[in-house]
Amino acid sequence: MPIDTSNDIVTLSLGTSSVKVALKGATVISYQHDGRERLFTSAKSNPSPSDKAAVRGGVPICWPIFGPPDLDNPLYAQLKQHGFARTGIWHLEDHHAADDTADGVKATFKLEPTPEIQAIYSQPFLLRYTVHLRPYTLSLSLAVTNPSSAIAPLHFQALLHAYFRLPDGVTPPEVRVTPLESLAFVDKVTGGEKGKETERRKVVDVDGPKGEVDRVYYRAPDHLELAFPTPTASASGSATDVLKVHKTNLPDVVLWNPGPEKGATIADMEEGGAGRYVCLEPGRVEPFEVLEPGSTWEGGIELSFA
Ligand SMILES: O=P(O)(O)OC[C@H]1O[C@H](O)[C@H](O)[C@@H](O)[C@@H]1O
Repeated sequence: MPIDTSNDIVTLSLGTSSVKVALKGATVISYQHDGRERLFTSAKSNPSPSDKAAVRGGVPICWPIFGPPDLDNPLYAQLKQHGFARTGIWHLEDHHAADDTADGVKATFKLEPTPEIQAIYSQPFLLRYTVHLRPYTLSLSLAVTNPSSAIAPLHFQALLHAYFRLPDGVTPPEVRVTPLESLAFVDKVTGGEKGKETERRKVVDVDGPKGEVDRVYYRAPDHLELAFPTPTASASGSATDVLKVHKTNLPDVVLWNPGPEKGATIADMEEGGAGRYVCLEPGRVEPFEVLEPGSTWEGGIELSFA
């Protein structure tokens, strides 16, 4: 069966690849490719709608804000960090398995205001999220519509907060990210409030004070790569696995790993979990998107491996 829906999780399968999407947050919680799991999801987090917290891992969707809310803005003041899309219960709207394997299998999820959401956020909106599994790629695409019945533009940030699992035996400081050279960034670990700095490194590693990295890079190129030394390469120093992230209409990107010490303080993080992933999070962070009534905005990522 290319599509299975059970226990509030939608599974798309294609040959040896599969992807699992929890209805809570439309969070992609697993991507199996070439016999390996490519995403990290904490064993301590619960994808069931009965648990109200966001999934710790996979690809949570941050919308309509990224980071903590601006408490001075009444539109967002009641929201939690990263907004409500990652905890809202989405519906499977449509799914399709193409006759030709190359065209893959696709599912679209939908989120509209519920009384729970309306209690904290007054704007009308419609979100659609399409997950498309093809033999060599996984595409995730978020569409935001400001209904034509709306009386005001919709102002939002949007970000796909992907937790990429490292190959066994590889640690975050060994991961190399390119090409971020010359980009303006804010470093949230060393005091981002001081303003933007410029990345001078051709190849960026995922290491910082006590292993913590939390940076927002602005106007990043649309092709990004994470290179992991393969376990055999760690010894021989030769081979790498490369994850390619192609982003569309998501101009910025966040690089995050809390490091072992801070990671151990995250309540829903499995033991040692922070050492098993790197977050690379394409998004629209700054400025907010402004969407007129009757318009739709779309942004997404495509993952592939080399
Ligand atoms: O703990 P969460 O609300 O899921 O946020 C996890 C992380 O998300 C982003 O990467 C932010 O840049 C980090 O500052 C934040 O710690």
